Amino acid sequence: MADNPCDPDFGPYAHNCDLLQAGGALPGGAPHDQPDGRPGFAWAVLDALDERVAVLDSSGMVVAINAAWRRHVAADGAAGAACAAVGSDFLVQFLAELDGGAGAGAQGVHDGVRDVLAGRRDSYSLAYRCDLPRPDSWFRLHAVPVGQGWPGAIVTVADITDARRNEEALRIATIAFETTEGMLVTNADGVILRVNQAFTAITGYAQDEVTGKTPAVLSSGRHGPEFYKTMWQSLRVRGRWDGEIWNRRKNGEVYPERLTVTAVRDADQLATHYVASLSDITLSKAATDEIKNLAFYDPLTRLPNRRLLLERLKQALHVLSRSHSINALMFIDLDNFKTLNDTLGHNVGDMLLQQVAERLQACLREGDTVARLGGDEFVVLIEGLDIDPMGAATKAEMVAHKILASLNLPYQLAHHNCRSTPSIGITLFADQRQMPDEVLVQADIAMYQAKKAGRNAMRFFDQQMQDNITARAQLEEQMCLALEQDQFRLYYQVQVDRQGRALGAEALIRWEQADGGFVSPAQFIPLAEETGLILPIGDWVLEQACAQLHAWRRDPAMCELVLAINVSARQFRQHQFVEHVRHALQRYHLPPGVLKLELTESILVDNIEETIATMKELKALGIKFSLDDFGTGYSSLQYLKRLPLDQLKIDQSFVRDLATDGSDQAIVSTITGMATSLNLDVIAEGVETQVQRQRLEAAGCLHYQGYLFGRPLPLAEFEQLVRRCGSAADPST
Ligand SMILES: Nc1nc2c(ncn2[C@@H]2O[C@@H]3COP(=O)(O)O[C@H]4[C@@H](O)[C@H](n5cnc6c(=O)[nH]c(N)nc65)O[C@@H]4COP(=O)(O)O[C@H]3[C@H]2O)c(=O)[nH]1
Repeated sequence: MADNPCDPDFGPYAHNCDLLQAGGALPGGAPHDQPDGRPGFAWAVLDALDERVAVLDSSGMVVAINAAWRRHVAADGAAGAACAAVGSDFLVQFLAELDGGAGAGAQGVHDGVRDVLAGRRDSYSLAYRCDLPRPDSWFRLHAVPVGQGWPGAIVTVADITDARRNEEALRIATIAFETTEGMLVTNADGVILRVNQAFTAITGYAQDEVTGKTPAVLSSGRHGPEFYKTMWQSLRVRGRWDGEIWNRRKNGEVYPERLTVTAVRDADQLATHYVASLSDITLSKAATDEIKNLAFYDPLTRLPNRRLLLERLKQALHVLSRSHSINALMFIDLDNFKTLNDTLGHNVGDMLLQQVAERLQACLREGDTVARLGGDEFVVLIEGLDIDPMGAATKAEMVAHKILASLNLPYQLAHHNCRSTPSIGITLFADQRQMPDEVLVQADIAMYQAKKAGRNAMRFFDQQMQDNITARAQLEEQMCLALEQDQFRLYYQVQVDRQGRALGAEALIRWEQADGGFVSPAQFIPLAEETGLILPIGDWVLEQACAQLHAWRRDPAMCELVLAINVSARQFRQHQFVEHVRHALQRYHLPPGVLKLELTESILVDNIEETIATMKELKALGIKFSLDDFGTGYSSLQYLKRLPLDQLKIDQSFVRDLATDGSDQAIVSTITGMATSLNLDVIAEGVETQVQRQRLEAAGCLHYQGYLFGRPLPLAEFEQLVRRCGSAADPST
């Protein structure tokens, strides 16, 4: 037996590879090749390996290396070449390679291989890191004795970088798999291969209870085949599906789950596995549902609120582009709700609203929307009524009648038997370019028309209504600006006695717009009353009038004039009105009797006790009162007697036809007679002709106002007029 592994008879080599023996060749170069110079068969096998193989003699000298090692040498230069050079000291050179490549465990390798060579151990193995040939490469060195009495060792070095990386990835994946999310892995057929502990915690199924089954074990039965079809379709096309799903736990409980399924694909893009991650969203879903409820539903009636209604309306308008059919929106307001709420309490009011909600729902079909906007306002949205406008209107009217009838029935509210009536405004809409708010406003406008028509009624919206509303809105906006930009003026219309001498004036407001145009008070005062703007406007008039009276105090021709201003109902009823007047009088040091307030009958009859109290307070401040437009209203002696009035003002409508209409003459005589009996002064307005004046005088009316004596004039012109005609209080005239 040869003691040198270089010997051609290097039989023990076969200990490591039978093929060597079969080939009969020895590693290491020419002596071991076949006679024709080709390498031996066994050596050819070693050369085919990716692993590096070296044969060492007992002293650690390299006897032979395979092709992989030769390639390594060629690629890695000096250190590799040296360590593997046949006849070199393997350990010395290999350790140099390890050091050069920043490898680790050099001493261990040295000792380990030495032990194998010395027969002190059967094998030695070490995985080491090295930055050659690439950074962070990993190798496994394995040394075994040649054996069977032969000295020396076979050293193999395998590149395990990939294997190590895979191991690492697997380790990470294993940790990642055990997250708080439930995980489930299936094969391409959807058969469950693996689940994690979180899955078990969520579903109640342990790994062995679901392995081999499909996720259908979790099916809640709440989703139809369409749902799963869409899921699979998404997985096939996008490789992913995520969404919410209802599943069933092992204990039978159905729960909502957030699920993400991802397809794992091979190089040919074929799905090999599916990985699902799932989380139980019972709690968060309950919270979101609650938020959704609060955001979109009215808590009292559980009906959709304004937000959801507008959303549905938007949707309905969108659908119109395809359907061409006509929809209806109804605005429903309860006529006497406020009174009921105030008298019977909010609990009873709430009960009424709940019962109204139920009745409305009962009047409608399933696809219709009944919403509560707040307070006693409900809205009904009916889609797809008809394609014919007449047909749609008829159907909407029928529904509205049904609602009217139903809401008119008595309500049992706790132990109260109550009645309530609705006013319903209906708008039909078929134009998808309209905005939801616009449609709602139209129905609201129509509802107001229903209220105006006496309540417990329904009205359809029409364009004329809309135009009026738009114009009024613009006017309101301009009025605010007018206040800011000081566009209001006071004009003065003289009031005279039978000699034509000035007794005083009526201050009449004028609105001079930026472009120089005038807007009539008859146009803007009613709107100002409705919107409340009459309050700042009225304050302005009061202030101006007092300032003017103050200025006249210093002018002998004007100092005795009495100035009348118009006071609107809203202004008169405001709490601080008396205070406002008091302060104005004090601010301008006005004596009693110079400021007269013109009130209309409608102010007086409404809540007469309060009116009398307010008038009395004002009277105590030295204010005079004239009852404007007298004769057009209630004119009852009964209340006239109780009011602290100073003057009745005969409405110009009676004056106008005095010359021709006998009955008007009779009315004027009656009024003057009444005034005398009540000890009141009487003045006629709208006097335009001498004939009118004469008839008035004949009927006992001795004070006049009208174009015959002077139109409403700006201050300077008015003062000139007074100076011309003289003041009634001036003894020189
Ligand atoms: N055809 C005719 N008309 C005559 C004649 N003499 C006076 N007039 C007009 O008759 C209206 C009399 O005022 P009013 O009945 O208080 O009716 C007033 C009053 O109700 C209201 N108004 C005017 N100024 C104020 C104000 O400062 N405050 C409030 N609250 N209302 C005001 O606006 C109404 C209309 O005011 P104006 O347009 O200024 O109209 C005034 C006046 O210009 C005449 O001989 N023939």
